[in-house]
Amino acid sequence: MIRLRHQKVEIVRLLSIIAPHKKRYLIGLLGACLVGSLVPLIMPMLIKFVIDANVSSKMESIFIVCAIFAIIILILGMLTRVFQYAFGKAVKLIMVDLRLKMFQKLEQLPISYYEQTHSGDSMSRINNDLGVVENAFNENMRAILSLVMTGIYAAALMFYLDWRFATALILFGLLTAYVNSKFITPLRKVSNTIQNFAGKQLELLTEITAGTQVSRIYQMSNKLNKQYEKMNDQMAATAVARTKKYALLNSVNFLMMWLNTIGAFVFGAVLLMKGQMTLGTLLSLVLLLEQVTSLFRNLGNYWASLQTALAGSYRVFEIFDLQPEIGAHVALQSPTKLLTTSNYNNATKQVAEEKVGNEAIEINEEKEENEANEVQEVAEVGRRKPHKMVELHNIVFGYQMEKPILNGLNLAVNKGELVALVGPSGSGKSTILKLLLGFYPIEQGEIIIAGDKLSSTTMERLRQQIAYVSQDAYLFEGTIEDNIRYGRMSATYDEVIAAAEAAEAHAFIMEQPEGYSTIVGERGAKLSGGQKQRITIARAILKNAPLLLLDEATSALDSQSEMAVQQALQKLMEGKTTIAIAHRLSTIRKADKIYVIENGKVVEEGKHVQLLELKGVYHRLYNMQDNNNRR
Ligand SMILES: Nc1ncnc2c1ncn2[C@@H]1O[C@H](COP(=O)(O)OP(=O)(O)OP(=O)(O)O)[C@@H](O)[C@H]1O
Repeated sequence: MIRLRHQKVEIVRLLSIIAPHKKRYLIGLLGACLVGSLVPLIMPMLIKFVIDANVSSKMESIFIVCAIFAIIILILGMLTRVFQYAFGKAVKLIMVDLRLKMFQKLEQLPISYYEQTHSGDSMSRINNDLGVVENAFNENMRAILSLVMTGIYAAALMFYLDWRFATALILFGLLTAYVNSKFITPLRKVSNTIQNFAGKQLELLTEITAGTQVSRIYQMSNKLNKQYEKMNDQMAATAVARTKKYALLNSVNFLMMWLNTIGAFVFGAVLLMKGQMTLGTLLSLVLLLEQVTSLFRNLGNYWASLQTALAGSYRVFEIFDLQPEIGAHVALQSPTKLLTTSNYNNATKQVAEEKVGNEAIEINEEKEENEANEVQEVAEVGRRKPHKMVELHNIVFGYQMEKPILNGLNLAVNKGELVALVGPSGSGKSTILKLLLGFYPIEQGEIIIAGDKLSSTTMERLRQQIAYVSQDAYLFEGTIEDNIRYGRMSATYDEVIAAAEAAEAHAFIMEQPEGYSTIVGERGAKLSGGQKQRITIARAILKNAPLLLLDEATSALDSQSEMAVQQALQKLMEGKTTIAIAHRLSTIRKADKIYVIENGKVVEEGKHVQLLELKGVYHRLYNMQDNNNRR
């Protein structure tokens, strides 16, 4: 029952996707099916007229019949071209829309989706499942409609030619349909299993290609090979099971078809001998027979593949239904749960209502402010603390409901300051940056950046204010110039070079075979770690955002590269507010303020010297590193 309701929803949604192209699609589909379903009827009718004319020695009418049929075939041939083109084009346009929608949706999904879903799964939905949906719009629909139309025309013609013959045949056809229906559910189940295996296989392939260096170093090839081999064998075994079922179904159908044909011949011969049927009618009926039995035999098959397509579309719609990233204003949901559309709509409505509320308050405030005297204005400015760049008030957050990571965290950063976050591994430092970037909604508390509450600002506005340099220097496929320009797409070539110079990257870029036009390879594979870091720093310099977030940008580098990157970072930080996570405490001695995070809370704060004097967590961490460095 639930599955049926699902299917109904999927069909309605598929139809809504067709809607913008429905005229072209329907004309193409109906026309192509109409023409296609008439073609198989030509031969039986031609044979009837020619043989009957021959038997009654009316040779001149044979030529007339042939001429009429030749004209009909010519017209059908031309119409086939027109309708098939219209239909094919409509399907492609629909798929272009659908693929674009999928791509845009993937771009809008929150970071939590990517952190919790295997990239192979998304790839499988884009490649396999969208392929299956395309098949539903294209082949499945056409095949089903053509089959039904041909079957109905053929049955009508048979009734016109001889009702007894037609009735016997329909009864036998129903028996064929019943036998075939017994195979549909098991075949559909096997097809779904194969589809899932294909997804899993893609996941493993993605792992192998992304983690190829690690797998070589740790000699994981054997293990991965075995894993892939096992998956491949399972998939092959399932595919063979499907072939076995198809083979049995085909052999049953083969026997039934011949039983049907022989029965029809015997029945027809009796009618012929009794003079109740002409030879032409008998031959025509036998040829029409295949069209009608084909309807009963194949409808189940096509229906099963349509259901596979619906299963594929379900997986596609699952992505469409995910809540897009709408900022930190939605109360924390367990990221493991997929949010339903209604939840999202409620959340969006809530945000809209809050916004309307906020706007109303702002208008009132504006009115009051106009009436207030200068002293009040000063007080208001003071209350908003404009000199603060970042404020985190009593933040409670956890990736899972039951496991809070930040527990009432408070933190403030003044404009132009360099603030460092330190603390033991897993204490929540990177999580703070993720929240500032709006990657996750908070459960409780308030984040304010440059005077804007995250709960009422847009992600676009928020991210315009922030440049982020992460541990993982990510470069996109393309040239070095492209990768720097992503910081500000409108930048001129000179500005790109200036940013690279400031990031200490210009010299090594000029040493590359094609300078700024050098292709960096997938994830920047053709560059060293330090070079990649400096390109991402150049990108951040080009962005020129007032707030800079650094996540251990130099942790993976040797000392020479680190020095170059440090110099680049100094230039990047000039005139900016910076929040930096650094495990090497020596690098943050100059920080205006250091926050020590432990168990999701600020446990100590102050300058380097003050914190050492406290002889607390910072002192312990510092001494541990100092000892390690001395060893
Ligand atoms: N996407 C995620 N889903 C679930 N838990 C997560 C996720 N990311 C981090 N965590 C958990 O949150 C906690 C804090 O992680 P976080 O990365 O913020 O720590 P950190 O202080 O930056 O650590 P490190 O110094 O080792 O980088 C850890 O227990 C970690 O396992």
